[in-house]
Amino acid sequence: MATPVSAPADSVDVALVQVASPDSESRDERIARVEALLLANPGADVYVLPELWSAGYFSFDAYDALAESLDGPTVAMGRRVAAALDAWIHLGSIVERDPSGRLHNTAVLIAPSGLVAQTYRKIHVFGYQSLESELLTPGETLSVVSSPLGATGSTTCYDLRFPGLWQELSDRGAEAVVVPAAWPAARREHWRLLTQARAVEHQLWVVAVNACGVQRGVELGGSSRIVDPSGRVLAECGADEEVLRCRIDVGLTAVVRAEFPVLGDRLDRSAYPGLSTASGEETA
Ligand SMILES: NC(=O)CCC(=O)C(=O)O
Repeated sequence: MATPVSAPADSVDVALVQVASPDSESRDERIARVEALLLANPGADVYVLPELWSAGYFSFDAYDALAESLDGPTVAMGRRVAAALDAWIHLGSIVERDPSGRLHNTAVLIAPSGLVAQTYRKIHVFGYQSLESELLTPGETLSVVSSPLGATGSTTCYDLRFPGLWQELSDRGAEAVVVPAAWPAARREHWRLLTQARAVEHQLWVVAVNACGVQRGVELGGSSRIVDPSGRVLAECGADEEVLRCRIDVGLTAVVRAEFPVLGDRLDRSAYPGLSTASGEETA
């Protein structure tokens, strides 16, 4: 009889919940559909959803009407499901209306108790063929919290292009970064390149979940993925809706960093402005 192979103690079952936000579906219909989808896929430790999936990222004309507080219908669903599945739910992000009335693109991580463990307001709001930067107020703070993924940071979509933000998360001890996204198919290769680059640069897990399908004529890229701390892609979704499960060994971050200690060679930030220019002269 074969000896059963048990998963390592720090092995975590992650579910990439890649969903579409078709224009024909209302926000409330979508929340109900995604709730049923999550409940039909029990057993993972952590579930991750895309950016603004309930409102639909490209439904700019509906942001104001669909904006919600952290007590709103999307987060309420996430809290119910987290408790029902006894799992962590990274809810992707919502259009959040803050108490002063401003709107934000806010990522929300919910613990199995149903309590909100982390929020992150997207710092780099997107303005290329997008009204997000006109409609939403950028966030100003980062956070790293403890979750089954280890010390966990959250960034959202376009933030992938800004290594300084990732550097800050890495400096704060992040071992895994979750990236909900609504990244168009037109730039799918950038998505692939940047998710791997950020993992390699900071030797951490990247759990990146994109939207799929078509929204307001824009085709989303799917290809949600998990990249390990040495840049290997462990799992990647296709172009359509799917729940993809992948077991990851969160202890690998420490192993990779110990074996190839790049992060220890990083110079203090103050060292860089003083470096001489190519001509050997200091800039004014
Ligand atoms: N939702 C986004 O932030 C889209 C970002 C994107 O498409 C890109 O950086 O390219």
